[in-house]
Amino acid sequence: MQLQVTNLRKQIKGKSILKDVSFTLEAGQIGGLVGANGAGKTTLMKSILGMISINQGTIKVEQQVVSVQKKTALHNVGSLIEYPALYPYLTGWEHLRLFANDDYNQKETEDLIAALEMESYLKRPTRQYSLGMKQKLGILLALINQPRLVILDEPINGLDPNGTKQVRDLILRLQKRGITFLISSHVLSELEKMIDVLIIIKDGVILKQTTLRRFQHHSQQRLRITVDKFDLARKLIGANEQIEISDTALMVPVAELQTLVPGLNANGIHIQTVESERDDFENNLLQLLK
Ligand SMILES: Nc1ncnc2c1ncn2[C@@H]1O[C@H](COP(=O)(O)OP(=O)(O)OP(=O)(O)O)[C@@H](O)[C@H]1O
Repeated sequence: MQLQVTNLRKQIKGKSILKDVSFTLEAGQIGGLVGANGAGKTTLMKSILGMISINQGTIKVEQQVVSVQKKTALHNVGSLIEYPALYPYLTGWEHLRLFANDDYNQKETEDLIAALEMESYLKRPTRQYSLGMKQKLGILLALINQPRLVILDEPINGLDPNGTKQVRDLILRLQKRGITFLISSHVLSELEKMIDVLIIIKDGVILKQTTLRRFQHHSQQRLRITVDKFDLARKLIGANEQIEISDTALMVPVAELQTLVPGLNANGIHIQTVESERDDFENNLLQLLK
């Protein structure tokens, strides 16, 4: 199912929390929502789910408007927002029965339980669950009614590496069936393995919506170069905004090398060391979110 958010504004107690937020996820896409603490991710997700009112803008699921008063379009939407609200004295199974619609599919549910390796503890009351077990049950509850759009706020919170992989594999498997996901996470290295579309939010503003591939492509690979006449090099390079000068080295995008090296040589400056700067997804995102 398609999710379309247009010019969404949300104020809480007079403070602008979401400022003109727009983005679209097409059916079968996994969107990663990334931003610092307090950026507005949960507020955005709650708005999409009609859990809180909005001041302006529209939210559409499969072309149908969603609001606090109008939730028909959310019929095929599953979600896990913040921590799963569980009843401590009910078992995992009892939760599943409570959340399942009349037409839920038993075979599908068994598959989900197996994918998350939850069989062993579903008979226990949730007060005995670890954080990771609660999280997995929350994810299962979000998926139990075979939603076509799933909104997950920090789904891998509290999961160990094995649990994280189980959740990732399950999400990727469901995506192949055309299910759309919007997932927020601070674990950027994990998000990178799942998403097609990256939505970066800072102080309630969408900084960027891009495909993951394009984001990675545009992130420039940089080299850390030291030279023998550093002060002279610094003076020469001064005005070139592409090159960052640290205390002892020049941080040079690969594309700049072709012009830089002859310039240095012409002034009698010699390169001493060249190292590749750590330049990964996480690093690039952190730069953007600064
Ligand atoms: N009910 C509320 N009352 C007052 N302020 C609120 C309320 N809900 C959210 N906020 C404020 O809105 C801003 C965005 O909060 P939100 O929970 O959406 O951020 P987030 O990106 O999900 O952060 P985190 O990564 O920490 O979960 C924060 O400044 C928060 O204090």
